[in-house]
Formats: sequence, C-alpha cells, structure tokens
Amino acid sequence: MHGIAGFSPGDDVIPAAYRWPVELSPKVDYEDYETSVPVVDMAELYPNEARRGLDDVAEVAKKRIMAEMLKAAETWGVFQIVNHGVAAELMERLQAQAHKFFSLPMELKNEISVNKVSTASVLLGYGFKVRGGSLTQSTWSEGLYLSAGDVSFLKDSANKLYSKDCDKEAFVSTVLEYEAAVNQCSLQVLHLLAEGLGIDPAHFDRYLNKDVTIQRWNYYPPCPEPDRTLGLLEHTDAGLLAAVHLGDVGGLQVQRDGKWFAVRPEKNGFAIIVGDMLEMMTRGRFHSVPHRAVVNKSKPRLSIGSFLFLNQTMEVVSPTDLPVPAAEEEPDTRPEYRPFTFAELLAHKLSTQPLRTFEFFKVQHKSLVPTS
Ligand SMILES: O=C(O)CCC(=O)C(=O)O
Ligand SMILES: [Fe+2]
Repeated sequence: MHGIAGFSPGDDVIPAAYRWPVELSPKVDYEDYETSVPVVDMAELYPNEARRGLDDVAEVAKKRIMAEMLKAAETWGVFQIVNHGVAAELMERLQAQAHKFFSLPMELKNEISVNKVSTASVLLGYGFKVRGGSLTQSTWSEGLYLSAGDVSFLKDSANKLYSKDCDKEAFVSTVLEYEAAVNQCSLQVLHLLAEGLGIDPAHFDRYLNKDVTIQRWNYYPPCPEPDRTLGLLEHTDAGLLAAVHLGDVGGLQVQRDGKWFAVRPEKNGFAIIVGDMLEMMTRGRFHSVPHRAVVNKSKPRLSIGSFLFLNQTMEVVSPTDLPVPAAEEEPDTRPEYRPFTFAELLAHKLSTQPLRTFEFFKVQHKSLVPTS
C-alpha cells in the first residue's frame, strides 16, 4: 500500500497537498539524461588471478581511479561507481526487501514510524521526509531510515512488520549483510579520495562512528502529474559521503552551476554523493552537491541510500592542513568554520537549512576581515 495520502492509483490528478508552485516544479524530465556525470569503473582494483601480483599495473590503475574520483568530487560533487565489489545478488535481495516493506499495509508501516522508534541521537523509522525550509507541501515518496548499528532495533522492527520467522530473519540478515558490504565500499571510496588529496587515506575515519551506519530506503510511486510535484526536495547530504543505489529507473537530479541534470542509473552502480562534512573538511575543495528526486507517470522507483555516519558529539574543527590546489595561491581565502558537532549540523539541516548546511558555521577568513 503506497503512502501518498488521499490518492488512489488511477486518479489523474494529484492531491492539493502534493502540488508544488510552478516555479519549484521540475523542468528537466526524469529520463532527459546528462551523459557527462562521471562514471568510475573500479574493476581494476579487484585484479583477477592472471593479473594478481603485478603491483605496478595495479598501482597505475589505482592512480587513474583516484584521479577520476578526485576530479568528479571537485566538479560535480557526484559520480557513479561500477564494479565496486558489492555483489549484484545482494543489491537485488535488499531491493526485494524494500519492495516488500513498502507494499505492506499502512498500519504495519506506521508501527515503526519515525515518531515511535527514533532515538535521541539517531533518526530511525518510517515516514520522515526530507523537507525544505518553510514549504508545507508534501513530497511524492515514502522513506524508511534503518540502522544496522542497532541490531535490536532491526529485530524489533521485523517482529512488528512480519509474522513468519523466515520473513523476519530475511529482513534482519539482508539489511545487516548489505550494510556491511556497502559500508566497506564507501570507506574504500573515502580512502581513495583522501589519498588523492595527498593526505593519509584514513584521515577522515576519526570522525566516523563505525558502530552506526544509516540506510535510507526511498520509494516513489508512479505519479499522474510528475511535473507538478517532487519526489525529494533539493538538499545536500549531511555526512561525508553517501552511496545511493539508484535502481533501474531515472529520478536523481543533481545541480551544477545553477542547472539541473538527470543522472542515468548505471546497472548495479552506486551514486557517490559528496556531503556537507566532506566539503567543509576539505575547505571547499570537494563539492557538496545539491540534489533532488523527480517522479514519473508509469514506473515505480526505489532508491537505497547508505550514509557513512559521523560521531555525533565529537567537535569538528575546520582543517587548515590540507594541500592547497595549485591555482589557489596566496592569499588563502578558503572558508573556515567555527567548531561544531555533527549533531548540531543535523539539527540545522532538519529544521531550517536543507542545503549546504555547513555554511551556517562559516567564519569570515582572517585575511578578508578589515584590520582597523
Ligand atoms: O532517490 C534518489 O535518487 C536520491 C535519494 C537521496 O538523495 C537521499 O536519500 O538522500
Ligand atoms: Fe540525498
């Protein structure tokens, strides 16, 4: 049962609550793909038997992959990865679990609503929508936050949702297995990006809460008026990076230089999305990309986001030790930020500023402040 209030499949207009002002409605069609959004093939990082041991070949391949990721993170702030080491079979199994969940009756889904199951430090559960500022319209989607870092939460959820033991077990074990695999893949990408910057590959790990990782399942039912509503509002992701499995249907759009571009989903790929914390910690060298989801008339769409999750209470201090790109010589006018915690950033994102939330913490650089 879909979670669009006041709408029955077959209706040819959308309920007023989902109708967005024309100026905010999407102008780029879901399949009007922009082919230059980068795709990075990671296959060469997993050498086959014949090539194993050829260290220099592997080193050249790694440098190329690192350079491609670095350029994409600096320009688009998003790229897709393919042949990333996460088994296609596991991605399909997780998608099947998500479809099964979203087709449950609303009463069951609401058993694990955000209001009932979120904890003080982690947003969990069904029904929370990524929203934008003061707008009151709804978005054409359903969402579920899950954390594999909290197995008892997963088990409780399975008990509420399913009656058969085999369904409960499949839900819990698939979420855990998927989370572990995607987490490893995301960390590898983060390490390659750090190494590409010329810093310790594990530089950003200190900020991560390795016990908590977050999945966000998004379901977008077909919509009779896709150009008058949105699936997800324009936002930037809060953390370091997200790995989003886009499924087979277009819908993700990313912004560059004020224009929207539709991303063509790569089969069994992940869209790697640079988040606020990574832009902030690279002092603007990487780009936290504004993105949104649009819907279409005929095809239901599922996307699965996995977010490396940051330690909530650790103070984040603006780094000053990252290498300066060649073009940016003296004076160093890159932004600096006042110390803050990730919990603070999340609170601002959810209540007031969904886009580029880190800018809230920006301080004017010393060299730009007039000395009197
Ligand atoms: O559905 C998508 O492609 C985007 C999902 C997303 O941006 C999110 O869950 O934060
Ligand atoms: Fe996002």
